[in-house]
Amino acid sequence: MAARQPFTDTDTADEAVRATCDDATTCKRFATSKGYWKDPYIQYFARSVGERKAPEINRGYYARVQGVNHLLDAFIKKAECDCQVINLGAGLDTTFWRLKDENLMPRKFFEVDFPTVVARKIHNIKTKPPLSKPIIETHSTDSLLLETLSECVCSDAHSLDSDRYCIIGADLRDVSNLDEKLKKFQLNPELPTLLLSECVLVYMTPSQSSNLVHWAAETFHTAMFINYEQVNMSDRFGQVMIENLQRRQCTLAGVEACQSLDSQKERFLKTGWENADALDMMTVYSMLPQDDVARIERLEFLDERELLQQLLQHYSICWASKDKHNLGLSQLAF
Ligand SMILES: C[S@@+](CC[C@H](N)C(=O)[O-])C[C@H]1O[C@@H](n2cnc3c(N)ncnc32)[C@H](O)[C@@H]1O
Repeated sequence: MAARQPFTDTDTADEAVRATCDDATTCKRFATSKGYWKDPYIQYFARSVGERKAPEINRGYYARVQGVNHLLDAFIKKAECDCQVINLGAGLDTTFWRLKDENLMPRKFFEVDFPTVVARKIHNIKTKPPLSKPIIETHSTDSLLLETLSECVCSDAHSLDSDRYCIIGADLRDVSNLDEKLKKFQLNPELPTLLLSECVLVYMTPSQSSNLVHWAAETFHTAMFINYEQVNMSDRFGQVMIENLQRRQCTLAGVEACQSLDSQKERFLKTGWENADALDMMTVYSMLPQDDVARIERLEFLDERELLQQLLQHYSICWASKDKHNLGLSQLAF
């Protein structure tokens, strides 16, 4: 029997936050349909390509995906796959399937999101063989003997657990509940651990996100935290971004930590992380492999380069590390 969740999942503010996972998925689906990058799995989470998105949005998602993947893959390679990944507020993200295809599978890949989002994702996984097959294949029992997902996973409505992939319904603002659930599913605090949050911390108050980041620093000896979200939010452009989301009842409760690259780093340095770096996405874009950037810039005509610059200057990647096992994590960069 599924355990009842200890909180209500119904208020309007949380509903608007949960809806943002569909925005991310439809934008990624559209950008991949145009050829910005390849993701053969996103189609199973967003059935149709949907409305056209502006070229600057597509380029923004390209920079986000390539930037985050660059750091994530570098961490997994440093740890020689002997590590775990925890994607916090994972939504309908497809990174687990990409890592499997690229032979970069960590020992275990965890995802956490609100229970209702997780329930949707589990339904998709169970009903779409291209999603369930890689989970069966990464199971340590001879996968040739296993034919169905139910033979190798423990699952209820709000969680699914197999040897290498685990998805958990939990509220990230309740850190002790999160810790309990992750440990129940064999989280190993001794393993080098990569924590990832993409457009997630901004929906929590600064004290809630600090608690989460502090829990991560206390729990793992060797870890890296990659956080992608808004930055430079006190200027006019930032204010318009806040107002646009507010119109959809979506409040950026954590915008105070998104004032500058320094405030992004501070959140980590104040909570037990040894190193923190942060770059705005325009800088990341200029540091990505330029032959591929030239390729994607030929995909669609961009009318207003200035708008792209403004948009990318309002998002950042911040990455923090602590490194008891001396993996050289502080050297990971662009
Ligand atoms: C903008 S979406 C991003 C999804 C995914 N990280 C990606 O980049 O595609 C934000 C996600 O964070 C989740 N989220 C936000 N606050 C959360 C919380 N307190 N507990 C659990 N999940 C949360 C939302 O449900 C949503 O799926």
